[in-house]
Amino acid sequence: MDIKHQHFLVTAIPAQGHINPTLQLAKNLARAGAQVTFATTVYGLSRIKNRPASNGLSFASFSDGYDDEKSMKNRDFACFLSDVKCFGSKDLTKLIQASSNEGRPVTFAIYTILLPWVAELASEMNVPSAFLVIQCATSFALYHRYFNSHDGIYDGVREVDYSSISIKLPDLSLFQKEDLPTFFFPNDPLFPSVVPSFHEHIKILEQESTACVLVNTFNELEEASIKAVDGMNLIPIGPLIPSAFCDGYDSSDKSVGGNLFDIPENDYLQWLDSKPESSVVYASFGSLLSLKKEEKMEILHGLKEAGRSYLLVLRADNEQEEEVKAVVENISSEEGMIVPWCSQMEVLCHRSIGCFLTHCGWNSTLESIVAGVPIVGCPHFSDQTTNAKLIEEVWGIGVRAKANEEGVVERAEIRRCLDIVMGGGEKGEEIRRNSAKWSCMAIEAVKENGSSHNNFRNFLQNLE
Ligand SMILES: O=c1ccn([C@@H]2O[C@H](COP(=O)(O)OP(=O)(O)O[C@H]3O[C@H](CO)[C@@H](O)[C@H](O)[C@H]3O)[C@@H](O)[C@H]2O)c(=O)[nH]1
Repeated sequence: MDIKHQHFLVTAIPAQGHINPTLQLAKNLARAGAQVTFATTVYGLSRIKNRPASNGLSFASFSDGYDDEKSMKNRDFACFLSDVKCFGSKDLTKLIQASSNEGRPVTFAIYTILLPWVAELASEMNVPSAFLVIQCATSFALYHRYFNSHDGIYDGVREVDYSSISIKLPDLSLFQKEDLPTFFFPNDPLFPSVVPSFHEHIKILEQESTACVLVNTFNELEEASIKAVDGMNLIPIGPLIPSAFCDGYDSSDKSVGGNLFDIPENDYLQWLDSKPESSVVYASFGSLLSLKKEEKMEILHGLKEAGRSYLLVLRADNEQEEEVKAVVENISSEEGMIVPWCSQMEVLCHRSIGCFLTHCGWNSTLESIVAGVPIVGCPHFSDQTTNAKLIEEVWGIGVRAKANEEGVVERAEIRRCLDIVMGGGEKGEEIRRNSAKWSCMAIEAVKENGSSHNNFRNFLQNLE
């Protein structure tokens, strides 16, 4: 079918780390000439202030039962997932029917993690679908092994001894307990809600003869893990990042356009302009994590003691404690700058940035790889632990900070890691060389004839 007649329905839950890669894929599909409807929850869509205006791209929403600020907050996550399925499936069914009635039928559905029911709904309506993995291929390969119906760890019924779990993937060193996604373990508060949903994903994909799984990664970065998932067609099509920072197709495309947070007026980019090359630490911990007071204090003191300039994101949705406020108020503009949110890709690509102190969310990791910025990783939950291992051991683009028994990375450790990554020692030089190498490879992958570019083109050509 001619691409002009393809109509993609692309869906994500309203979390920044889900919206960003999914919406960027929607933009890339529209750029290729397809019609695309990007859909998230009613409340999620209402929060997006800077929607991109691409030809062929339109927006729609589905209810999650609340449709206001209570949408994600004040609701148990398991409840949210079940509500979004119950209300969302009715709305998406109506949307698909209405599109048919209007003469622009949905021809393909793309859904991300935590929305496995979209695949079932699409199949019932004879619409083919693909799962978009918005975490790394290694994480997906680990989930695939965890749920493996023959010799996996979890089947929802069997008793499991979680104390000694480790997973070996071909050509990669052993993933010990501390390297596996935290959701694998019942002590993670999201285990009861997230694990059944991920399990559902794998079961649905395994039922299909050649399940189509798009992954926000590139082949050169994760070849072994991509090959490790048998029985599924894993198609790496990333990095899914605004065009201006990778393929260069559209130099004005500097933002995904799906911000759930307000970007402040104060000009942090101008502040960065005043700093020498590779001298500033950018510190940010994604869109979900609520740092404890102790963690914030250690980060603030660690950054100060490291003696380097820093730009730190402390989100406005996390109320700052008096003790934290007192430290923040005393930071001189020479020393550092605190913002509630920023345009992260623009920051990472600024010539003054020399290191990213991050929680290792997959988007942040991939964005840092594209920008060639070395990483100090402070993983907290979900796939962040797996990403931190890959950053340090496999790609050699950073170090993983060690947390104390309370799970807090202390100031001395932050300083030690920043000194390694930004200092003049051999290890730092090697990390910076590797970061530059992986940045070139990431950009090559999405350019004309690069591996991800070709995969994306073939995926479109193979659609009926
Ligand atoms: O000031 C900021 C801070 C963040 N971002 C963006 O927000 C996104 C954050 O995504 P990510 O780094 O993946 O972190 P989370 O928001 O924490 O993402 C959740 O979802 C990801 C995808 O499933 C997982 O990899 C993470 O572990 C999980 O915490 C990135 O695109 C950033 O560029 C900004 O634009 N400005």
